[in-house]
Amino acid sequence: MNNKKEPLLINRAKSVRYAFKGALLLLKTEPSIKIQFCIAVLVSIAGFYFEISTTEWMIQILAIALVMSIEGANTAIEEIANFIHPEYHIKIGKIKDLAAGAVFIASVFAVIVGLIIYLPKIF
Ligand SMILES: Nc1ncnc2c1ncn2[C@@H]1O[C@H](COP(=O)(O)OP(=O)(O)OP(=O)(O)O)[C@@H](O)[C@H]1O
Repeated sequence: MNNKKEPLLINRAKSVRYAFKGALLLLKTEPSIKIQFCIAVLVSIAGFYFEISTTEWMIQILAIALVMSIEGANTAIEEIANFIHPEYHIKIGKIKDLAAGAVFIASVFAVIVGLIIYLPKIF
């Protein structure tokens, strides 16, 4: 909870700690994030192997961050949906589909980025 009496720096440091805890929780408990993390490691190994440029590294890191952060938001939306309405409801289905759609869009474009970087280096 936001404590207004706390000094700003302490308050911000606590927020970073909670956010770090959330990121660790995602990595420890979410199968999708675990898979994405493994893909990120493999693609990073490929980056070193093919000696991709600084610009390619930046775009690759951005693509990885985009997919994993949207997956985190998707997980949070699923948690809220399950908490507020654990039973079947057409609206909950739509909310979850929309959140999953956001991950799908980011993933498709991340794959395109990967193809643009690596296809010319492989063939
Ligand atoms: N309570 C519900 N009411 C209606 N439809 C639901 C409900 N729960 C899930 N669904 C449908 O099932 C799909 C999968 O939902 P679920 O909560 O299992 O997510 P998931 O895809 O398994 O999660 P993850 O992305 O973490 O693998 C949703 O996109 C939605 O279409």
